[in-house]
Parts: sequence; C-alpha cells; structure tokens
Amino acid sequence: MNARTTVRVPAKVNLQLAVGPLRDDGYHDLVNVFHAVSLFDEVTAEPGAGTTVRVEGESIEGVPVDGDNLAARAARMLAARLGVEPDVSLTIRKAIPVAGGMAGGSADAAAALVACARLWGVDPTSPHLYESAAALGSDVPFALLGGTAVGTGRGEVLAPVETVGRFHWVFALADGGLSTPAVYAECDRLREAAGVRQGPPQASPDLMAALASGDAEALGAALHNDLQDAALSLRPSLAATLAAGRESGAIGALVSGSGPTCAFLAESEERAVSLAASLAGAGVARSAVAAHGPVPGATVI
Ligand SMILES: C[C@@](CO)(OP(=O)(O)O)[C@H](O)COP(=O)(O)OP(=O)(O)OC[C@H]1O[C@@H](n2ccc(N)nc2=O)[C@H](O)[C@@H]1O
Ligand SMILES: Nc1ncnc2c1ncn2[C@@H]1O[C@H](COP(=O)(O)OP(=O)(O)O)[C@@H](O)[C@H]1O
Repeated sequence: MNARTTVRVPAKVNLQLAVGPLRDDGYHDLVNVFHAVSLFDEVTAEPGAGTTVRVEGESIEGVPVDGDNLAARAARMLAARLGVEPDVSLTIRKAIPVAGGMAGGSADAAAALVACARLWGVDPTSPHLYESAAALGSDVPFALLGGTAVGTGRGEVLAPVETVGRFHWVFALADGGLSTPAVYAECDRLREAAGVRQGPPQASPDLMAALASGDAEALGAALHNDLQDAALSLRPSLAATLAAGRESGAIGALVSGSGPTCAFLAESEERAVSLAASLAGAGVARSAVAAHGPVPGATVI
C-alpha cells in the first residue's frame, strides 16, 4: 500500500486512422495506428473518503470535476472489479488539450488506473487494468501501453509496433474542441452523401515500412486520417492551419484523430521548434507546441 502516487501519461496522435463501416453497436471497426508523444498529463492518487477529483492547468474548460471525470470513473471501475472501496483523492494536472483529438481524457483514465493500482497494492500487470481500460473507452488501453501500436476492433485490441528512432512533431492547438461522436457521425454522413460503400479498414504497408526503417520523409507521406474530411467539414478553418504548416516546411500534416488539433511532422528537432514558431506567428492556431514520439505509456514517477 502506498500513500501517494503520481503517474505521468502521454497524449497520442493517430498516424493512420482507417475507419470501417458503422457497426450495429454504434462503433466503427478501425485500423488505428497510435503513437504516444511527449505532451503529458499527470495524475496523483492519495487516500481519500470516496472518489474526489481536482483538475489543474491553463486550459481546462469542459473537464468535469465530479464523478463523470474519466479518471474518477476509472478509479470506481477498478475498485468494483477488485472488490475494494473506491476511496481515492485524484489530482489531474492537464497539459493535453481538452477535446482535442489527442485522447487526454483517456490518458487520465489510464493514469488513474495505474495510480490506484499502486495505491491499493495491486500488481500493475493485473488483467483488471486492461479490462477496465477497454470498458472505459476505445483509446484508454493504448494510453496504458504507449509507444507505437496498431489498434483494431474499435481501437482497443492492441499490437505493439517496433519503430526506429525518434520522430519530431508540432501540434497546433485550436480554440474549443470537437466532439468525437459528432465527427464519426459526420464521417458517416459524408460517405452516405457521396454514395461510398466502405470496406473493412486496412493497415497501410507504406506507413508500416516507414516506421520500421525510421524514415521520417516516408512517414510524412504515409500519414492518413479517414476522419479528417469530417473534422474539416465541422471546422473549415482547419484547412488554413494544415496549409500553413505545409508551407512552413512540414514533411507531413494531418488532423489528429477527431481533431481539432493538427499534427505536423518535422525533419528534425530544430525544424520542429521553428515550425512551431511559424504556426504560432501565422495566427492559425491558439498555440503550437513541439513534441517527440514514441514515448512510454502511463508511468509512475
Ligand atoms: C477518434 C479517436 C481516434 O483514436 O480518438 P480521439 O481523436 O477522439 O481522441 C478514437 O477512435 C475515439 O476513441 P474514444 O474517445 O476512446 O471513444 P469511445 O469513448 O470509445 O467512444 C465515443 C464515441 O465515438 C464513436 N466511436 C468510437 C470508437 C470507434 N471505434 N468507433 C466509433 O464510432 C462512437 O460514437 C462512440 O460512442
Ligand atoms: N480527465 C478528463 N480530461 C479531459 N476531458 C474529460 C476528462 N474526463 C472526461 N472528459 C470529457 O471528455 C471529453 C473529451 O475529452 P478528451 O479526451 O480530452 O478529447 P478527445 O476525445 O478529443 O481526445 C471532454 O470534452 C470532457 O467532457
């Protein structure tokens, strides 16, 4: 049993998001190539009475501070599975943009699972953690794992991907978020309007080869997001953000997941820093931050 545990957990960008047809259960089958990047939230768990949450950070509008917070839901779910009281005081320090397509809520849920497991003396490799994660949300298991991984099913069935080297990214953060269900629904609507009959999602061989060889140029060319048109349809201003990044020398540019964060791949760390400055100066984003990947998943610090 531990008195106080802090867990650091990364954001993700989707290197490939291939979206299959709508399933009967309301989800879509995916090929979701997750990549964990060095933008981190921190979740601290301490003994408490019941489950309480405090949220700290600069842009935390819209993050629930009650039992709806995904970190609180994670604590209650793990406690129920373990048959213990969900007595924990959680403090979340947020740096991952809220409703930004970088899975910040999922990250906090994964961090809370790891922190509570340690607080309650549970083996961190216990299957209760993965099973709770998958029940909480499609992106939560990846936040436990980190690195680079292919998610299939609704994104929760993970296979790690070996990669070479470090990739340098810039993330253009937007004002306000986009709702994930609304973006999936818009994707379905656009496909129906265009008469597209969607087949099963397929992994991109070019993307896998680029990751295996560490070839950033090839990775930039292979980045693809099936939700991008839907995110652009709901937030047309993102087209100018993507164009500004390409004009400033990005070797790849796409909307991250359901958006509205835009992700840009740079040739080097130096190029990423100058690209972030260009994007911030161009007035096409609330702010722009440089980061690298892959990084590990939820980790006790
Ligand atoms: C799009 C992605 C890409 O990684 O993430 P974000 O960019 O939002 O972070 C994910 O698929 C989001 O995963 P997550 O945010 O965990 O979604 P969930 O809570 O499981 O589901 C929320 C809703 O999204 C839609 N959904 C989610 C996953 C999936 N495979 N098909 C779907 O259609 C459904 O409408 C579902 O009700
Ligand atoms: N710990 C949390 N951090 C952020 N959002 C949360 C959290 N718990 C619940 N939410 C809710 O989940 C929504 C989606 O949040 P987030 O995971 O940041 O975005 P995305 O799904 O785009 O990656 C938020 O708008 C908020 O209402």
